[in-house]
Amino acid sequence: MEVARVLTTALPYIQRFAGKTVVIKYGGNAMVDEALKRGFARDVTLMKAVGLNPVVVHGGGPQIGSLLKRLGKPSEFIDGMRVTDGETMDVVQMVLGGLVNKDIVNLINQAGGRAIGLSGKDGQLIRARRIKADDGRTDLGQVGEVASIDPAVVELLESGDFIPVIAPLGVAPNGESLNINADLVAGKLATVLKAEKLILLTNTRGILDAEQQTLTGLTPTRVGELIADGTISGGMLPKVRCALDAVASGVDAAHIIDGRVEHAVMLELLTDEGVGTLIRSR
Ligand SMILES: Nc1ncnc2c1ncn2[C@@H]1O[C@H](COP(=O)(O)OP(=O)(O)O)[C@@H](O)[C@H]1O
Ligand SMILES: CC(=O)N[C@@H](CCC(=O)OP(=O)(O)O)C(=O)O
Repeated sequence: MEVARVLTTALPYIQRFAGKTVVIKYGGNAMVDEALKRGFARDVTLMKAVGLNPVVVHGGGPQIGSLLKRLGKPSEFIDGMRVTDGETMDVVQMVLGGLVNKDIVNLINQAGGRAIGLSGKDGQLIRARRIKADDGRTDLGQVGEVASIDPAVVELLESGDFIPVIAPLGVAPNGESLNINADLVAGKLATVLKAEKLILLTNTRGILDAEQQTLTGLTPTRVGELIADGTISGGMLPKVRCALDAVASGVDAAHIIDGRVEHAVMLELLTDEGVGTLIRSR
């Protein structure tokens, strides 16, 4: 009975999203344990099996932090961005392009999907440029934003029925490697791929207000107010900024949801209630 009920509710959504691209940002904070990671991989595989085109962009901030710590190097963040000197950049590339990327690829493949891992460097997917902190002056080192995206390699993988798994690394015009916040990459990629949805998986129930209630149905104006009054801060800043950019550029909806909940992606996509915080352009 339970299966029948779930299928009846899910079917209209499966039909609605058939052939559509959904960009899922898998934050390092949502990669809590092996069981949850396997659940995430099963969800992504199932999405592909029922005809959607999932594209995974992953983070790995806590994983970078723990390797840096083992190497005796502290992590420093300004406005939610990691200050990245040359040594830190090496660790960022090892952890994002190596450990985390291959872990997710392996889990999806174990779940029966066909995943291919790549970074923004592969196929010149992400051209980047250096950015400064929000004050416009403070140097962050090898930290970038997306200058342009060439989606050819992702489209090739999608058409071959592979699931792309992307690490947020980019290259500057002078060939320098840049560390890009994964939320920013996911937002831009959703826009360029004309995705139906952008789903950001994190370690909170969504955007919370001062009473820890989950806020939803947010518009750009309301988000602006929440940033101005300090309700939204730290790691949530790049997340909402990229969500706003994406919905302003044609993505129908962005969702910030709790990756610590089992099958969070499926609950968001295939149920009437959805979960977490929904952001739309109006
Ligand atoms: N209004 C808010 N609602 C929820 N989380 C918030 C809010 N403002 C700041 N945050 C912080 O943002 C964090 C999520 O960002 P981050 O740690 O970068 O996650 P991820 O690794 O998933 O990108 C939350 O754990 C919380 O500490
Ligand atoms: C510039 C910058 O801050 N880059 C991030 C990239 C990883 C990331 O975004 O990971 P989460 O999504 O898990 O936070 C970092 O170095 O931590």
